[in-house]
Amino acid sequence: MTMSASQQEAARKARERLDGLAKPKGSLGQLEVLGVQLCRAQARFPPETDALKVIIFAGDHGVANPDAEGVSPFPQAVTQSMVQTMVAGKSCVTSLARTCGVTVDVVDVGVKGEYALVHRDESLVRFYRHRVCEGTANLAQESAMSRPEVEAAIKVGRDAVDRVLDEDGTRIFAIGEMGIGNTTPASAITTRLLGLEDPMALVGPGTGLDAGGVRRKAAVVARGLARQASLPEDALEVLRDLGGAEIAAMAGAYLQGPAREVALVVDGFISSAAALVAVKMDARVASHLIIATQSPEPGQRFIIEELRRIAADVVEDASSDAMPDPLLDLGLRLGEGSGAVAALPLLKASAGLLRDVATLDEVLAAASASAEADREAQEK
Ligand SMILES: O=C(O)c1ccc[n+]([C@@H]2O[C@H](COP(=O)([O-])O)[C@@H](O)[C@H]2O)c1
Ligand SMILES: Cc1cc2nc[nH]c2cc1C
Repeated sequence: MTMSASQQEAARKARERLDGLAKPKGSLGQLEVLGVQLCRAQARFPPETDALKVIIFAGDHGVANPDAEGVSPFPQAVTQSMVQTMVAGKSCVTSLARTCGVTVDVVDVGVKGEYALVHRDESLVRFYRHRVCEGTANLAQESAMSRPEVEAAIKVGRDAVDRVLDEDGTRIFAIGEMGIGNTTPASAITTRLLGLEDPMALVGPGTGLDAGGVRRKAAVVARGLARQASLPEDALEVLRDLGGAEIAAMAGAYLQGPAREVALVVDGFISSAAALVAVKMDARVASHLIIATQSPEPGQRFIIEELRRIAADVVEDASSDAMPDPLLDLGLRLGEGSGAVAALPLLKASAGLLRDVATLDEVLAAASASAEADREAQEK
């Protein structure tokens, strides 16, 4: 499966323009690859960068229930407290969004329990309740979701992108998540979809487990995988059985890339696991993705390798132009879409370069005119 002709044309124009700018060829490094991917993702040259949105999907996980498996150092109720904090405009992601000129949609797609909300700035944050479940079931013991639940969660993600594009014309989306315990399903999905043998290779500390906690979490993932081994190796089935509502909604948001011609900025590890699901469901999605940040969570490297391999296939370009490297390597491991938001000014910067910079021909012509003028002045 390949990308569309209009994507190919936009990427070609961007590369041609970058190669002709007043600079040595390739001297803007990954900012050039980013500019090409932005045009390719939007199937537009120049790209549209006026409206920026972060959508944060929130959900809870049976594997993190208070009496369940001890996979996170934090209590499950933090998921709903952080949703409240985001809606109040007091979270890390809302601070970054305010600074970077990004508006925020928070979507409860599967949080457990009821909570009150206090909106402080509706021009910054909007909240949507589209619950498909009250937290998932414990993936170590049974399927996390039913087929109707996972399908409904994917639709929540798809609809969220549609709504924002149709209302605001936004073509750049940072996608993020909030869900205590969700590094466990993300690790399980990744291990299964990449066909890895041992979850220990990619399970990490998440919000801060110690070495013993990481081993316990890997054993929980292994139990889920053992239960899952008899099910078909189909990305949607893997997502249903081992995933979470917010992971499914993120996958749904990424799946809108090809139909809606939008750029989708992937945050950290959990977001990358959702991107892997989406790309396994529709390889063309890879030509719409920009990975914002390198997470210290060890599993993300495996995912990025696979996404890059698929992207090179889809864009039919074996060069490193097929997908930019993760834009930031700052040790970010918060989630909430925070890394994706922090990277958005770089997307604007790459678009500005495509728009504003003189061509090398103009600069060289001016240089030779000035040299000629000097010569004439000396001859007089
Ligand atoms: O994005 C990442 O790379 C990342 C890495 C570790 C933790 N997180 C966030 O922390 C929560 C999951 O961590 P845990 O330890 O509860 O599984 C969830 O709310 C994520 O947003 C996010
Ligand atoms: C406080 C807190 C904020 C978060 N944001 C994303 N995941 C999180 C996990 C915790 C624990």
